[in-house]
Amino acid sequence: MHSVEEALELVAKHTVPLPTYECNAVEALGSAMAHDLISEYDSPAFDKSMMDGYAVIAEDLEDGPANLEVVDEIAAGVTTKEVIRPGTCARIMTGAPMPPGADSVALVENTQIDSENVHRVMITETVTLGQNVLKRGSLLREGQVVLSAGSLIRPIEVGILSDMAKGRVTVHRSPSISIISTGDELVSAQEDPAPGQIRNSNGPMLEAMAAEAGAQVTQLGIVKDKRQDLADAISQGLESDILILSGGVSSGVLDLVPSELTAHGVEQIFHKVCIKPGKPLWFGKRVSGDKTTLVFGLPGNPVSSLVCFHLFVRCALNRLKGRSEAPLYVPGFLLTRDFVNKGDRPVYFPAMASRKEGSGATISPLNWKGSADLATLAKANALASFAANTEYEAGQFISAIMI
Ligand SMILES: Nc1nc2c(c(=O)[nH]1)N[C@H]1C(S)=C(S)[C@@H](COP(=O)(O)OP(=O)(O)OC[C@H]3O[C@@H](n4cnc5c(N)ncnc54)[C@H](O)[C@@H]3O)O[C@H]1N2
Ligand code: MOO
Repeated sequence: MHSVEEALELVAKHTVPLPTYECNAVEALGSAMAHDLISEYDSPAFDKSMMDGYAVIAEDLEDGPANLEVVDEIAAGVTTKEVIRPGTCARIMTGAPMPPGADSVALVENTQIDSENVHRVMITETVTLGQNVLKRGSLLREGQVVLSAGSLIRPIEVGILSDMAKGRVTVHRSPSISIISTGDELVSAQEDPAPGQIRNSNGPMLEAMAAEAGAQVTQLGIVKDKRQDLADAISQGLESDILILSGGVSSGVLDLVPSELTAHGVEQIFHKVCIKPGKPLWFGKRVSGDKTTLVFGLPGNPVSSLVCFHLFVRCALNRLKGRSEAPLYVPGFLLTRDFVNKGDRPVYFPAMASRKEGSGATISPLNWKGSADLATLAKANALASFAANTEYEAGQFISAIMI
């Protein structure tokens, strides 16, 4: 049985980034940069006033307030050739290019127009050299890497791409995911279950997780534990980049999923991972012509499905999107109570992480009742990571995965 780290490595090894295309930056939200973005110019491209006021020569104000001649008025978006010489200044607006000769900006609040001559102004503050001026290239230099390949496109990056790349960007196509929920006991969320039946919570939950991760989702619904029904659904699901099935992957007689996948040409990469919850996880790959489909058979228990999605499906999604690896574990949570993991599998235990003023991040394992207990997860924002056969004491530091 593979460790979590080995299984993650195998998922990564078998996942190749999807083809790229160019689109508008806003459309690319949630995708990853396919290439570095190199600055084509200095930013700002000119020495720029950061305040409304007067562009001055700082030396003119060295000895305190001075009365200067106003020789120009410069608004944002225009340039001027009027040179500022000793004893003169220019009225300037925030964002406007500095006129030649001037080196600093005095705030308009600290000035007074001469009542007898509107072309003169009294500057009542002393100004230090360069005050309120953003120098050309002080934010970015031409040729500098602004955004690296693999980085996530958030609204911040959309702003930068609009400034530096005409709002266009090349990204990897977003992955498509099909979802099948297997099990004779399942009825849809809208139906009333008969005795022994349960509502399909995994299907919609996995659909929501996939959508949240930016995938194009096809919901293939509930499939009974019958070979033909499963075969039909699998054929359809294999058209996507990722096919997720939930249920039917452990060792029961009706656990048809692994054999039916193999019959469809899906090569098994691994079956079973040393993890709790999620041990029966199945992972494989089908290559047909130039189309590759990654297939995850997630364990039917809802929390097992959720944990496996967070760890393994997310890893595949990130790689398909060309995203550079985001660290999975967040270290440094102070455990608030003793915890014993008597089992022989590392456990990812639902927990509440918090940060109180004055203290660091703490983590409290919840009163979780096992793989079928999804309700307790509603109170969780993290999966606390505990090694197999290990006793932990309150006050120890542990890692967690944020969910
Ligand atoms: N002899 C063994 N039995 C089991 C093993 C094992 O190693 N040997 N592993 C156990 C573990 S761990 C898990 S997890 C489960 C997972 O089994 P399956 O993936 O085969 O899932 P099912 O048996 O189909 O279902 C398990 C459980 O989850 C409920 N379920 C299934 N689908 C859904 C859904 N779409 N929505 C909500 N709930 C669902 C199902 O009714 C069962 O209660 O196997 C153990 N057994
Ligand atoms: O791995 Mo199962 O998910 O322990 O319940």
